[in-house]
Amino acid sequence: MGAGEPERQIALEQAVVGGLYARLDELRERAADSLERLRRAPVVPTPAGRAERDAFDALYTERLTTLRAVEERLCFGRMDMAAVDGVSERRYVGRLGMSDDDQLQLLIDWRAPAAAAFYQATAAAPNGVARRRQIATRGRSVTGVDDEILDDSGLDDDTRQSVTGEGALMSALTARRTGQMRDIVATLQAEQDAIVRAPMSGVLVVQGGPGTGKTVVALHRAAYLLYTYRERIARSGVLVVGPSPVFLRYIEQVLPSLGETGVLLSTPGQLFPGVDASGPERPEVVAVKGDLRMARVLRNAVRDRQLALDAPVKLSLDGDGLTLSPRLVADARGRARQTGRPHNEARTTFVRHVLDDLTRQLARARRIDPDEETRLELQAELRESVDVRREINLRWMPLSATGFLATLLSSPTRLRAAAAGVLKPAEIDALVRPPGSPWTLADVPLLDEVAELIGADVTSSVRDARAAAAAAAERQEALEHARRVLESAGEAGSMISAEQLADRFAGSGPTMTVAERARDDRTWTFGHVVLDEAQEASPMLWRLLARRVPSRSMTVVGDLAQTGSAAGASSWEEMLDGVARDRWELRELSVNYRTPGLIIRPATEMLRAAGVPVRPARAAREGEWAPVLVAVPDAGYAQAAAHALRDDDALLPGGRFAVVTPRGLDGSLGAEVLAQLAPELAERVSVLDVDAAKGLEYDTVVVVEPAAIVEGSARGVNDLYVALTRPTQRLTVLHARPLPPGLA
Ligand SMILES: Nc1ncnc2c1ncn2[C@@H]1O[C@H](COP(=O)(O)OP(=O)(O)OP(=O)(O)O)[C@@H](O)[C@H]1O
Repeated sequence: MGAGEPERQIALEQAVVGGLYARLDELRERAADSLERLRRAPVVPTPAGRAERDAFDALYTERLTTLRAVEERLCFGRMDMAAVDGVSERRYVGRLGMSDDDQLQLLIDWRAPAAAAFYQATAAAPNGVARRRQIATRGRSVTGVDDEILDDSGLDDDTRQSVTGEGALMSALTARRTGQMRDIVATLQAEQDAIVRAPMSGVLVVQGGPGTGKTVVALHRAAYLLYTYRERIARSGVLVVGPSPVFLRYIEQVLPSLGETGVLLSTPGQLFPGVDASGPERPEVVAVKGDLRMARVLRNAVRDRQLALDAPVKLSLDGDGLTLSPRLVADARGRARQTGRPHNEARTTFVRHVLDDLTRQLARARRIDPDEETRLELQAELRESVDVRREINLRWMPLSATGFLATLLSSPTRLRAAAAGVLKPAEIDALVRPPGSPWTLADVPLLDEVAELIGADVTSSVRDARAAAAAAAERQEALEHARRVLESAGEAGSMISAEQLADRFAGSGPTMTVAERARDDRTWTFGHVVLDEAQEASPMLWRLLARRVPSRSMTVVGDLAQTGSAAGASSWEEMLDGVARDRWELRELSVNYRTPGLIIRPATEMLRAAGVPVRPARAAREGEWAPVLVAVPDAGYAQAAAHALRDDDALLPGGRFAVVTPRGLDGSLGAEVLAQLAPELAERVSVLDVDAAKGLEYDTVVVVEPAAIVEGSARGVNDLYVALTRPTQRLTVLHARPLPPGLA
């Protein structure tokens, strides 16, 4: 580009981008108008008339929300296609697709097939793209353009040398963090894009070192899948599982900003409806509870609640003597178990068999030969007898998952009975805990397993079945209606699927999203599941997740070198063969976009020195600051941390900073550190322990006492690696004790 050329190009793009915003305004106005007209118009006062009005209302509201969500960076790229017959076409790529009134495409949605070349094209394989241009905007103003020539035949040397594609990426990487993850649609890299657009079926495992974009890529993939396979997955929704509530808050803006709402965000502790597990747990207990052998222990434990009878029990009903014999109970139990149904459902068979026998006994005692009606009367009498009910319940009690597990874990006798020959005695002892203990993360997959073994409460399941049949018929009607509405809605109709629309006027209303309904329903099955920090998932958690997505359409991202949980993975094969044998595929991400080279190298060295096999990480940039290692006198951490944070703030004014401490120290140290800082700075500082730091990032990070972090657990070096790789700019390490090898 000659002097003045960038300005000319910016002006040129400003004209185009200005036109796109004008179109956006126009579309917003139309949608708002349609909505207003609709709301003013008289409603045909029939259920169908009201349903139709509600459907259109939902449609225009959704359209308006989407159009409003793309105000920032509406358009971020341009492709100049290689000339065909002397004509070169320009295509603009943005966060939303737009056409003019003649259906001429003005802007291509980043998820559309036509946009793939924008991310995939390289000089070696230009994919029909001659030039790729990144367009930087602030508000509605174009602030820069950045070109990459992919097919340079016909360009002079001057032009060739003056272009680079790095600008947009570099400015994104060095930008100050805001505490919220941002979408990266403008700078998605080719290896990342290939993951985003991979086919939906099977389990896609993305292994990558820290900062390689696993999280952000997985979220873009969810948005892509919802866009591309809307009819198939919009109604069932997508479940995104992330390590902690803080992490979920960090990523929650990314998906709506990509335009998706059919997504449920959850921590592993929230996967069992009604329980929010956060109690502490010792690593050795985590390891046992996460082990697959627990599935057998729980199966045994549930069977142990289906009791045999040692000696006959005499029952009396209004003076008539009946006998519950060991033989009768054994028979009934055998039949109930043979059904193969869960405990609560099989109980129906048990009860029926016992009652049939007792009814015969009662008839004999009263010397009657009952017809059907009398038989039912006798049976009703038996059902109402407190004695009979108690004896039946003693043998085969209806159970609830939470009640059952709480009792089991606080009963050494029950545990020993269920786990003998399955777990080692020391493992069994480790599981025992006092009654009333809070639920822990490791309990959640066990609760889910138990819920499967126990089944639904039968009285309600009969009711549910009837309600479900009625609902299915209603649904079919609603769907057909939705299709008719969409056909007549024209362009606005492409924003929402018939399934979603049917949901809207099925009475669930615009506020009850797929995500909200999925959250409360343990048996909900999702169209796709994204699991972040997957290395932490125990085999028992995998079983839970597999139930949530029978199709096994999953995106699983993680880093084996960051495994902190005692029940976590050290090999993907081991983890996935049990869940999706032959139906999983491994992809790798290789470039660290977060941590500068100056920081990632010593972190990797530390890991290798500790004997953890790890690939040398490639950093997208070198960074400006080498890690600062500060020896502090005993327990002077707080003062040293406050000092480091003030330095950081001077270098990176207005930044977001973190202090990462050994497990359990964040509370006390946090209070001390924050008390020493000016309120304005303290507001921008997070103090967290290594567990809570998973998946997060900050402009600068102060790591407190590496030796203590390493000692904190069997996988302490992995924890330290996580801590060291959180900063995007600068790292300070405070230590009173010797530093681990590799880091010094
Ligand atoms: N193509 C890209 N363009 C701009 N920023 C990117 C790109 N890829 C990744 N990033 C940024 O790099 C940072 C790290 O990404 P992310 O948190 O997804 O990594 P991760 O692999 O999940 O890391 P970790 O395993 O350490 O949690 C984020 O700020 C993300 O926005």
